[in-house]
Amino acid sequence: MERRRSKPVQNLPETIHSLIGLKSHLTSSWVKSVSNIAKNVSSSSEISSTSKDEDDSAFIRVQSIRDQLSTLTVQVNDQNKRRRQILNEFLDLKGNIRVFCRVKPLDSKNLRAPVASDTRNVFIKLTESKRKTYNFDRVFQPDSSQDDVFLEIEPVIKSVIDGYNACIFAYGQTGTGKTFTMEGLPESPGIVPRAIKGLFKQVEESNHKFVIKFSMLEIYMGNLRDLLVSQGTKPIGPIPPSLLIHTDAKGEIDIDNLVTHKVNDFDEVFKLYKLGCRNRATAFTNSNSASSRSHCMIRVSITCAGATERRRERNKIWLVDLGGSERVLKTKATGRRFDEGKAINLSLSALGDVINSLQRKNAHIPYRNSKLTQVLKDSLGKDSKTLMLVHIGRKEDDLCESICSLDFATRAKNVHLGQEESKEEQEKKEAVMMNLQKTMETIEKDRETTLKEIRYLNETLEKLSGKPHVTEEAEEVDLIREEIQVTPKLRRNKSRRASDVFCSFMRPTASSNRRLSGADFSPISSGPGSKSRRNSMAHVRSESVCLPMTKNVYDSLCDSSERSVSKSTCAMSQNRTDDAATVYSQDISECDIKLVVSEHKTEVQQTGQGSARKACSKIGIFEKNVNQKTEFSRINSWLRSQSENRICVLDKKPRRLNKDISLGRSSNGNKTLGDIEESKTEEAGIKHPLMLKDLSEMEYMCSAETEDQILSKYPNPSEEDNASLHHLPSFRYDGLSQHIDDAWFGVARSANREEQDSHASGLLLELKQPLPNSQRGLAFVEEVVPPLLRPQGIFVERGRGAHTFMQKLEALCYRTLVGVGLIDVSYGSDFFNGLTQ
Ligand SMILES: Nc1ncnc2c1ncn2[C@@H]1O[C@H](COP(=O)(O)OP(=O)(O)OP(=O)(O)O)[C@@H](O)[C@H]1O
Repeated sequence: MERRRSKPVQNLPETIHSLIGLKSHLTSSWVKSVSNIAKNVSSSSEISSTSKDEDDSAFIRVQSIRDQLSTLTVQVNDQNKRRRQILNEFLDLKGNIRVFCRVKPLDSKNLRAPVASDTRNVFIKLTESKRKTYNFDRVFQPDSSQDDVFLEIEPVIKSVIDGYNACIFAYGQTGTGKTFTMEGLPESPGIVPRAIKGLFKQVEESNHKFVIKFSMLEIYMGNLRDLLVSQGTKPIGPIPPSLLIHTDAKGEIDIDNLVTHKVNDFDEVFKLYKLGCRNRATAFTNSNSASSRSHCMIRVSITCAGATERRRERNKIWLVDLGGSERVLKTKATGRRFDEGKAINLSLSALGDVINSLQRKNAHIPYRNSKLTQVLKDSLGKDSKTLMLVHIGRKEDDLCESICSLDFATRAKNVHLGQEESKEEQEKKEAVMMNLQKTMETIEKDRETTLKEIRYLNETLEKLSGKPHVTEEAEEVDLIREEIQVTPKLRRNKSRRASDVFCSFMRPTASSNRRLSGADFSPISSGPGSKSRRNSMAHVRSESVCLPMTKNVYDSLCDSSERSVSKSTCAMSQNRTDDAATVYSQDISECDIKLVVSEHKTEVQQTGQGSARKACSKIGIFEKNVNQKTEFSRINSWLRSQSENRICVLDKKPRRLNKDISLGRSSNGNKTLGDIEESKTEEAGIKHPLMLKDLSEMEYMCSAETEDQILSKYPNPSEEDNASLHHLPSFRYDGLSQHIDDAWFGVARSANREEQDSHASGLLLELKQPLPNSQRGLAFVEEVVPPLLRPQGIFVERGRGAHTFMQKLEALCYRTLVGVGLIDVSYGSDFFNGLTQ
């Protein structure tokens, strides 16, 4: 349009000038040309003025839409504010801590039911003549649907969008339907899915931008566990027993290192929720075949910048499925079940105390009495909205538990009981609430219309100007979005999802995950992933390469000492420490056999301490002259193809090897795997024929100190460690690990020689399946473990006296075989062939 208008006008003087230059040749054609030009000029100025008008009107329209949008935004913000105020008034009248009761339907209609209810009361028939009545904000009778329940919850969800903290929890005896209410079934979803869907719906409808984040944890036996991180993927350094709770400067409660995922829609939350549920502790009890043995807590955090009508910029809602309260005497629980029940009851009692103190407006609220109340501190009472759903059964058998639960709930709404309102007062209050509700409905309708208008204007504006109307507030939210770093754990969890379907001993360890992801040799990762907890604990990790190998090659290696091979252990077991069967599908520690390719014996020796240093020096023998570079990437791919065939089983207790042995230089900050990797481009596969000198040196080193002497210098673990070590059922072989779990570096020195030997037993390699106990020592000797690292097997099978002799004999045999060229221990041997092909 611009070109059409300006071109003829620009050419006009030029054209006239040229025509004037031709005045000597004035002809009729000249006149014609001039008149044509004049015509052109007039028509182009017409076009120009029309398009200018069009432009101007479009500009004015855009401007007016923008003005309208600004006015509507102010209007909708005002409506939001009014809605928030009215909703808050409404909830205040209802009570910021409200207690509902849900009565579970009877399994069979023939059963006698001493429990009856109406919409506000629960009646308990104690004897033929004695009844007790409990009064609640609302009672959901046995035939109440999930919809009925959610209808009462919805205002709380709205107030969460308004910036209030909230907490909804399900309380009650085991098997009374807490999980049913919170989670529901696919055909009748419970509070959690509905609340989250509701939140996203509200967010969609809002004129503001929200950032929603999801976390899930459980409080099991007083410990906070992150449910979005399977324990198996956690760093296998010193795992903190419980996540730590802290209060920030604003008095808000946060949990250190709790995984928090930004979620964009319900599907994302659902996936995370399922993942969390898989990691939850449940068990068979007398009352419920899949009883929750912990408090399961979901936190949905909401951030919305620039929404002045909201109570606060960041707020959260906790959705809590409490562990089942039960009389441990009735459940006849023993051992772990008993402890779990005790822990649940203690924290529930602390929760009751806190709610009671809040209701009474006491000066001191005993938050610190349990982890549960510490976590919920800023979401209970006061400015927050709290909903407690007490669950009871109707069975006569459960009467005692039902009364306990009802008493607990009554205590939570103590103030209401203490200041019972008259009927008149109640009616007045209800009338006010009704009015408020009507006003709220009108405001919501107006708000909806305003929002529709805003949406329409935004679309028109986008069509006219090609870009949507961006408010300052939206820009602010975008900044927040950028600020929020989604932890890389989601990716890790996602990548693990397929494997999570396996039982835990079949699942890959952290190290094998890394191997599969091809990140084995990237100790310093760039990008957001590098900030994960795993990386932050690099100082306790072993940077190592595991070289699985056949018996002969391994022995050759050890004896030839031409390659750097060191060994370390760390432990991983399935957490099946329960005397009954708590299905706790989390690995708590890790066991690997590692053969660490490192470069300098001397540095390894420096890292060790005391006896460990001696052990290192022995291992260091093997590390001599390993400056030659190996094709690590080939090792890696070779490992991938091989590792599936090997399972390592730790026989009762792992031998304690100082972590520095395997850490090599990484823990000291000397040489790390990264250094090794740097050198990988250098020549690979150099042949290093075995030197008889080395063999004799090795023999000397091996015989200089007996295994007994070495073992005696390893620190003994605590009794607790011993106990936990006994629980290790099996260990898997991963081929590669970068972690060492300090907890698993213990070997008990029992007074009983036989026990000591078997306890000190090191690592037993099996193919596919664990060997029977009777064969373990044998397998230890025969399969893969070098002489230095397999003492107990020899002790068991051949007796201690024979050990040194056997070692010497083996060394001598190798020396002879190598001398006559029958054994090739160089890179040409089958193992290294596998790597360098
Ligand atoms: N209102 C209800 N309507 C229909 N079925 C119900 C209802 N409440 C509970 N159930 C059923 O009862 C069984 C036990 O319920 P649920 O597992 O929810 O109990 P719970 O209180 O969470 O137990 P626990 O504390 O041991 O985890 C489930 O099969 C559930 O479907």
